[in-house]
Amino acid sequence: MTESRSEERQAGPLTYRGKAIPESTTDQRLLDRRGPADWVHTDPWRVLRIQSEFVEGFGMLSEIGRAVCVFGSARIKPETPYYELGEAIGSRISKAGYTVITGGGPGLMEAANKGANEAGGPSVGLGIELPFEQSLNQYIDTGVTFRYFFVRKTMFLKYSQAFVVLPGGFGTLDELFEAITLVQTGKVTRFPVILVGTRFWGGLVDWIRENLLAEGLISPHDPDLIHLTDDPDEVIEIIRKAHAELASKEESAAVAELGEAMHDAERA
Ligand SMILES: C/C(=C\CNc1ncnc2c1ncn2[C@@H]1O[C@H](COP(=O)(O)O)[C@@H](O)[C@H]1O)CO
Repeated sequence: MTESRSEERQAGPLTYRGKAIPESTTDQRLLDRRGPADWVHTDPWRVLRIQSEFVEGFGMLSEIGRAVCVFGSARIKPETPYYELGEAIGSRISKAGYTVITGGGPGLMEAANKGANEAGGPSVGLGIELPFEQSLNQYIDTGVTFRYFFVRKTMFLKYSQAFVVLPGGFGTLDELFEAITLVQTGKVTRFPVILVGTRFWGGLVDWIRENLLAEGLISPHDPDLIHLTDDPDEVIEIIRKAHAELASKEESAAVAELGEAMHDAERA
């Protein structure tokens, strides 16, 4: 990143200003093994800070109810077609009864939070400490700023039931592929991954089929894990359908379990 050093930095619950702003971020100090030795020697203690970040996140998010994460570029400006699409998506998700969760930053994260906020629904931002000025966008009503990317990623996954991915760069691709990998490996079972923007994402989806699938690097049904649309209403349809199917599977499993328990009781 080439952004200049800022006048303010948020790190978890802390705000640093002016000369108090540390030279590096918490993530950098954890991950940079070539850093000064004193940081390396504090790693065992760092575990406690990581633990506290999980505790803070779990505490804050455990009551948000059904939620959908919206990911997308931090760089897209208001009053552009993708920003307006982000607002429409945030609004529809909110009207469908889901909390909107984003990365809390500018661009398409802000657009989705704005749509949710203006629709009167809960609008959550999970921000991240970055090496340049960054505050949660103004359309968030519940927000937390994390020090560690991996803790924040756990929160996105643990507290949402669908991922909606708008156009974006490396950050968005990272979030998209992490989600798909977790769905593919059965680590998360409950949610659809929906790409919004056929012109933007179409090439990637074709590439996945023509290369990953053709070379046998993914299973034949894996491309179906990704939905692709331009239509905010279809986004909601996909989410509703996936959740209805899941509810019916869970209901069948519960009925089967009850049947087995009754059978066992009769035999006893
Ligand atoms: C680059 C700028 C701001 C960066 N601010 C961010 N704030 C919160 N979350 C972010 C930020 N940048 C990336 N993310 C995460 O990655 C996704 C967007 O990354 P992309 O590379 O822009 O696609 C997003 O979903 C966030 O979770 C400009 O001011």
